[in-house]
Amino acid sequence: MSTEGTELAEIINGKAFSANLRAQIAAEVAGLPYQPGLAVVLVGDDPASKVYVANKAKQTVEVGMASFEHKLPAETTQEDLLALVRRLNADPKVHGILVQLPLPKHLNADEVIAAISPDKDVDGLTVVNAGRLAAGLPGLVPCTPLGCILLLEDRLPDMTGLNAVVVGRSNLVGKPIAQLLLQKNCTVTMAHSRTKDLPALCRTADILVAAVGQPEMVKGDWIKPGATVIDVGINRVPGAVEGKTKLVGDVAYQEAAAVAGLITPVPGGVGPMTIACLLRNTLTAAKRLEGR
Ligand SMILES: Nc1nc(=O)c2c([nH]1)NC[C@@H]1CN(c3ccc(C(=O)N[C@@H](CCC(=O)O)C(=O)O)cc3)C=[N+]21
Repeated sequence: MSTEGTELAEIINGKAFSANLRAQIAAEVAGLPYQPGLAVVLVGDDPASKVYVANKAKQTVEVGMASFEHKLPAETTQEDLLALVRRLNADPKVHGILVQLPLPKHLNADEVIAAISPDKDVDGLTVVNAGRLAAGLPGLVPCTPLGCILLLEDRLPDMTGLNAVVVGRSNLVGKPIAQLLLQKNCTVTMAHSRTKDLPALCRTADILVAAVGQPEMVKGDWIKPGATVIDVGINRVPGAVEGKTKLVGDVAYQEAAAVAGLITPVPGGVGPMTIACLLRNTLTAAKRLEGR
């Protein structure tokens, strides 16, 4: 069967959805008697990370929040980084703290994350927030999973009984997405690098979430006709033009779009939702910390 190029799936436009979400956040921020503040910590000078941090800062200011950027040299010590996190924990102008990952190899990311106050942990990465999510208690949910679930809720208002397969088991994406899908009454299966016959398992999915970080790994014939495909991957690969790069997801988009019912593109799908949800989490954290 040749499916190449015959796009049947409806595209889930994360760029438009996130713009809408940011407009709602801006409207709510405008009515607050205080200004929510987000601190972003970047260690070292990974060029890709720099771009994300710049985008985050720009969008933070656009919704009326204060942006505090802390760019530290690559050789920053663990002690200095921990001291900064503790200062941010104590700073009343800062409601959200994000430490950009990955950190340089000589730093212990687990220890840095553990130092972030759970009430300011807008990435939802602390053990406290992971535990709250697993227990179904209110907390701060990691931004990318939150973005995925908002897109899904919009298109599939009732997910009860649907088979959801999550490919990837990271603490940042795979595990929290599985928790959120479970809360939506999906039957959730977590797949990973050791899963047997991954293509066959994926074909059982009404909702397929790809969060593995492998460019175009999920093929068209892994997808159940009409399924909803959420592509979390953001992989920079060599482009058609020599020396240029392009972004691709974890899903072979053209093949997948010929089979799926709904699909998120890369770019313009989950990526923009991640930043919008970071701002949403900052607003959530600020309201809880300020008591309104
Ligand atoms: N503590 C921590 N939390 C993070 O959430 C985190 C992180 N560290 N480290 C780096 C990754 C990466 N990340 C992205 C967010 C948005 C886009 C995004 O908006 N992408 C656009 C395209 C951007 C482009 O064209 O380069 C899109 O998919 O349409 C991409 C990547 C958050 N991360």
